[in-house]
Amino acid sequence: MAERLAGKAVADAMKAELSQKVTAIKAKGITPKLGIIRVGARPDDLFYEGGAKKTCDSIGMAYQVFEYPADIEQAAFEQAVISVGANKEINGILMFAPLPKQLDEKKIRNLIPVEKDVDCMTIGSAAKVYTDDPTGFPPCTPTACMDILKFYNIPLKGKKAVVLGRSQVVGKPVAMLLLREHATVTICHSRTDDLPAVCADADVLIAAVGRAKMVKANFVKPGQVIIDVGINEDPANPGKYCGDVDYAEVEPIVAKITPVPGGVGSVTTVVLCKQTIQACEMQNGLV
Ligand SMILES: Nc1nc(=O)c2c([nH]1)NC[C@@H]1CN(c3ccc(C(=O)N[C@@H](CCC(=O)O)C(=O)O)cc3)C=[N+]21
Repeated sequence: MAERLAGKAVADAMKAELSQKVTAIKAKGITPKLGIIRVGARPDDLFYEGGAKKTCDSIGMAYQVFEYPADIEQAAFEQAVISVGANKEINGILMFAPLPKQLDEKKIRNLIPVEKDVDCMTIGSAAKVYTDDPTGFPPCTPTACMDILKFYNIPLKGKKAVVLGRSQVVGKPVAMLLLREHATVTICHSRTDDLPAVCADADVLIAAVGRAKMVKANFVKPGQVIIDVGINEDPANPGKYCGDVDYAEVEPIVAKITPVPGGVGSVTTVVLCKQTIQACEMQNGLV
C-alpha cells in the first residue's frame, strides 16, 4: 500500500498562506488580479476556468475573463491580447491554449508581457526558467509538481528523478525545476530504449507523457515516489479521466503516489493564483 499524496492538503495549505498574503496586499490598496483570455468555449478551457475562478474567490483575489469568438481574426486578437497586457489592473494572464487554427499562436503568445506571463507562454519566460532566473514563471503544472514534492518532504538532492515526457509545458520545465533542487535528472519518452527499465531506476518518477495508464508494474519498483501529471480520458470509464499511471497496478508496489483526479491537477489553479500574486508584488515593488 502506497501513501497517497493528495493534492487537496497541498492546495489547502497554499490557499491559507495566499489568503493572508492577499489581505496584506489589499491593506496597501492593491488587489491582485488575474486576467483570463479565452477564445471560443472549449470544455477543457471552461473546466479549468471554473476552477481558477473558484480558487481566486476563495483567497480574495480578483479576476476578469476576456472572451473572444472562436473565429476571431489574427489582427483583432493581437490587438486584444496587447490591450489586456497593457491593462494596469491585471497582474497575471492565463491565455488558454491551444488557440484556434486560424491564429498564429507562436506570435500571439509572445505578445503577453513577460512580467504578467504566469503560465509560461512566452519565449522570455522560458528563457528565465532555463537560466534559473526567479523572475520568470514556469508553467503552473510543473510548479504544482514541485510544490507537492516540497509539501510531502520528498528528498530530491542527489536523488534520481526521471521525467517521462518531453513537452514544452511539463516535461522540459519540470526537469529544470528538479535540477534546481539538485536532483540527477533523466528525461525519457516514448522512443527511449528500454523505457520501463529507465523509469524503474528512478527515486522519483514524474509521469507526463499524456497516454492513459501507460506506466505499468514493470515501470516501477518498491520505494519509489510517483507524480502522475496525466489528465486523460479513461478508456475503461467513458466520461471519467485517469492519469498516465495505471494506478491499480502501480500503487501496491511503490512508496508514494499522487492520485488522478485529486493530485497534481487539483494544485494547478492554486499555483496560478500564487504566481499572479507574486507578479503583483513584483509589479508594485512589494518584494
Ligand atoms: N495555457 C493553458 N494552461 C493550462 O493549464 C490549460 C490550458 N491552457 N488549456 C486547458 C487545459 C485544461 N487544464 C486542466 C487542468 C486541470 C484539470 C483538472 O482536472 N484538475 C483537478 C480537478 C478539478 C479541481 O478540483 O479543480 C484534478 O486533476 O484533480 C483539468 C484540466 C489546464 N489547461
